[in-house]
Amino acid sequence: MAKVIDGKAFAEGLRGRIAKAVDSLKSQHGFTPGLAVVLVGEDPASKVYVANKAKQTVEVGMNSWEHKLPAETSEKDVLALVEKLNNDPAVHGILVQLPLPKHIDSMKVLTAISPAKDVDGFHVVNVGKLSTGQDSLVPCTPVGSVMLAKDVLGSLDGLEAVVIGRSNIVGKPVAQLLLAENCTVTIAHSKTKDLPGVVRRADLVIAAVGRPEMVKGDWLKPGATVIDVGINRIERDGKGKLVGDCDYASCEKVAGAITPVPGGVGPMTIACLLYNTVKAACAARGIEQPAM
Ligand SMILES: Nc1nc2c(c(=O)[nH]1)N[C@@H](CN(C=O)c1ccc(C(=O)N[C@@H](CCC(=O)O)C(=O)O)cc1)CN2
Repeated sequence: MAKVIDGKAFAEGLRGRIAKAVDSLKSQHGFTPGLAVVLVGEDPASKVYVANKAKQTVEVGMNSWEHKLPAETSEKDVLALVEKLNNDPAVHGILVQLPLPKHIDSMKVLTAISPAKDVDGFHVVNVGKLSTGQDSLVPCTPVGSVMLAKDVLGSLDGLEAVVIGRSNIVGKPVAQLLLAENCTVTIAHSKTKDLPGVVRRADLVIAAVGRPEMVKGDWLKPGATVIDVGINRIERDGKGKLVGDCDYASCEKVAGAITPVPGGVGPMTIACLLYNTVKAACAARGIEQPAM
């Protein structure tokens, strides 16, 4: 049976270190990092994520601002709010919750966020810096996934890694991070031929395809480490259930270690967002980032 990678406990530990860093910024430098989150519309899952972000931001001692806008808010008004937050010196991090309503161009909004405050790491400037090996704000779910993989494996040097999914939010940035860790990286996707055969080569599998329970145990190399980024809500036996992109029951029999859903990568996303906010705040103030 695979070792279960406890993302909830890891994220809790990281938040504890972030809280200590925030304390030291307050006592030694006299300022408090602050995060502004923008939610447009009524998507129930997004509302929960935004509420959790605000709660955890306050818990680590940072300032938190929630901007909740109705679903029919125009793109122009969202851009105006982003501009206001860009110019507010108390705001060190800005996050616009995705998905946005269909009438709003997400790329336009994400590109309007100042790269220095882009704690999601989605701005093209930060994407470019990541892909050219420069220090940058790195997307939260990818960085959380790699932290969990390194925690269980130590060095990732020389490993065969297969990333399933090529999204801008997870697949592409996680592939860049694995490359920086000296993995040999394959990005697989819906047009990949013989996906099970490709996945079977991997020492490390990152599943970020958004298809419930797609990856089966017999696709895995025995002992492989599996990081399941999927969060899919399904109906089973008349009840709602949260499942990953991996079929946990069959994968845990073959993998060496595996993240559960829930309780794996998900909790790392918000912890890494808090980390990025401290990083952005220190850079804005021109001071060294405390250890976290
Ligand atoms: N601007 C962004 N929008 C979205 C992002 C993002 O990183 N930036 N990611 C997701 C949603 N997300 C954060 O925003 C997020 C998803 C899941 C979790 C989490 O803790 N999941 C739990 C289960 C929670 C549940 O019961 O629903 C887990 O996996 O254990 C946190 C944050 C899309 N939008």
